[in-house]
Amino acid sequence: MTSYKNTLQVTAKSLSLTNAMLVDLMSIDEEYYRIFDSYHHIELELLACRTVREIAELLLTDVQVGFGLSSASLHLLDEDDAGLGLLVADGEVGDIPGVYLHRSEEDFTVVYGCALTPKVVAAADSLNNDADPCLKVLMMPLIRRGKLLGSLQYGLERTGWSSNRGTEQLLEHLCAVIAVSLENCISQQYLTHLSVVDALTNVRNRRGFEIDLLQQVMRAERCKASLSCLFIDIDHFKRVNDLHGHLVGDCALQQVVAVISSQLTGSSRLARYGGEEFAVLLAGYANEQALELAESVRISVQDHEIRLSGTRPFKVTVSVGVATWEGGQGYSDIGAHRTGQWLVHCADNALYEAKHGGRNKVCNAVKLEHPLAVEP
Ligand SMILES: Nc1nc2c(ncn2[C@@H]2O[C@H](COP(=O)(O)OP(=O)(O)OP(=O)(O)O)[C@@H](O)[C@H]2O)c(=O)[nH]1
Repeated sequence: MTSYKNTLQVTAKSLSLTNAMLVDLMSIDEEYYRIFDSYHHIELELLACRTVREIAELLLTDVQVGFGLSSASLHLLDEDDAGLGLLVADGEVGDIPGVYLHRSEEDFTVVYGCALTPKVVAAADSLNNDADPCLKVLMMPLIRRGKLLGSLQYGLERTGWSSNRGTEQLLEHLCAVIAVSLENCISQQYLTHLSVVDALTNVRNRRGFEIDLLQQVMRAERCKASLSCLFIDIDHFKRVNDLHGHLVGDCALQQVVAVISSQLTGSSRLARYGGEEFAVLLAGYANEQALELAESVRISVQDHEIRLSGTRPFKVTVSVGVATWEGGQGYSDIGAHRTGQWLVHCADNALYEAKHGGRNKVCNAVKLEHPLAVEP
């Protein structure tokens, strides 16, 4: 009887141990699924990002806060003048807080050693050596088609990190998804850039101008602000080509763009409207200010000597047409497109006057009736 009782006691004890183990296993499982779910959620959000900035904000803010990480930084390899390099030059990437640009792959290989895999290192041995040296840093290399794109780094609390095969696999998967998303966004933004920028002068092209025009008209209408437009055309440019050749003509176009740009403030947008004709959108400029600016553009081009090797120095002049739209007249966004066309039409008419008035001149648009004002 006693031995039966003992057996029962042993069985009960072992059952309760098994039960405790099962409860432990279930909670580990639950924790694993909770982490897995968070990773899955991040991956879906990454795939929905449309710009490098969106990716950086997600990884450096949302993920850092969500996972309670002490710091976060994204290090991108910017080796060439295409792709990411072009976005950096455009100011679309370099100024994102927490994003660092590296010109050489060596910066990464020195830190990672021979194996480009996620790993935890002392902060001093990471790419952010300004981080608290007592902390550990999780380094995640971002590789796509064998090419290193950069590295994501998270500062870990002193005790808050334990690694196992499961988390390693999740991290490797996450790195791959980040790399794919980065590559997609860089290519997408690069293509968008190419579609709105003029290859010769590197200012907005006609398509870029149309996009800006619509946005600026809507903004002016919303803010009840002025919007002025300059149409600038180089005088007798055909003679430049005929005298010096097309290559010199191309360089002259680039120099005229540089001179015009030097007269503009940050918010003004210069575009090559076509051939040797340029347009400038001046947000917030009343007509008088726009006329003043047009005059300073005209004088600075007239005074600029174009110096190129193999040809004697020469000068060109420009004719400028100015038109202004006073926003806040109650037209809906639907009218914005027509308002934009009307503004361009007025500036172009003024330019025509300047050409016919002898060139190297600034002319103001005569008051034309806005199409929406004359319609019943
Ligand atoms: N080199 C070069 N020339 C260009 C480019 N785009 C347009 N042109 C030239 O610009 C010249 C424009 O000539 P026209 O339209 O007759 O005008 P213009 O000679 O400037 O005379 P006005 O505008 O009446 O003062 C043409 O010779 C075009 O070939 C370009 O990208 N590079």
